[in-house]
Amino acid sequence: MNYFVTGIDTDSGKTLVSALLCEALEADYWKPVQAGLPKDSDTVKSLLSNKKTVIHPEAYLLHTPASPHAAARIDGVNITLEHFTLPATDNRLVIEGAGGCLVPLNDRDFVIDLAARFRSEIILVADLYLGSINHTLLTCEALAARKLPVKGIIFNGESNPESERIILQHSGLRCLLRIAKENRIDPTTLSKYSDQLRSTLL
Ligand SMILES: Nc1ncnc2c1ncn2[C@@H]1O[C@H](COP(=O)(O)OP(=O)(O)OP(=O)(O)O)[C@@H](O)[C@H]1O
Ligand SMILES: C[C@H](N)[C@H](N)CCCCCC(=O)O
Ligand SMILES: [Mg+2]
Repeated sequence: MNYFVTGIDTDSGKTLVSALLCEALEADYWKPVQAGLPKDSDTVKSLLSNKKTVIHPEAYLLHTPASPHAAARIDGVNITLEHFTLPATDNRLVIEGAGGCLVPLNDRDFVIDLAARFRSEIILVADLYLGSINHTLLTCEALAARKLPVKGIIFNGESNPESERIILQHSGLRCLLRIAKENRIDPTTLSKYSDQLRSTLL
């Protein structure tokens, strides 16, 4: 089973969580669609300490930091679901989406359609800004409507226990990890959380 990391919005912390999962499980990493720089693949590489993780090349590397459908149009590229094939590996694979789950790849398909294509289990990253309860529960509804399996939620950043409580109550999902708002995101920060995440997932 591979994991597909989605978030309630762009900048929710998917790259941080993907790196944590890779470190915790010594899993491979793949960002199928990268729009703009820096590449999340490079960020993940800079955060990992383990020697086993392989970082697989993006299927689409687009120049503009924008929604993939728009970034692709600017580059004169047509994104198709059929073009995406899982990287060949015997290792576990962590796949990172782009933005939130209903971010368009083209005029028909969404980022979250990749999770169905790859038969992934979803890990949902939620950061608890004002407005995030609504964004998180809408995301949960979109995942449930597609009957996608969700492993659980990771809460990232400023803590908000009441938001967490009500999100977990309504979604029925499990909290896999809480990541505090950190002063630095570096390999030391990662090692603080990876043991905890490993024991939750195994
Ligand atoms: N818990 C945290 N503490 C401090 N900074 C954080 C935390 N989580 C994320 N960040 C920072 O917030 C920014 C956005 O996080 P990240 O790149 O992981 O988002 P993302 O969901 O992957 O965005 P994208 O949609 O572009 O892939 C980064 O600069 C990251 O280092
Ligand atoms: C460029 C950015 N960092 C992400 N890769 C893509 C975010 C797309 C968001 C689209 C939207 O929901 O309006
Ligand atoms: Mg990212």
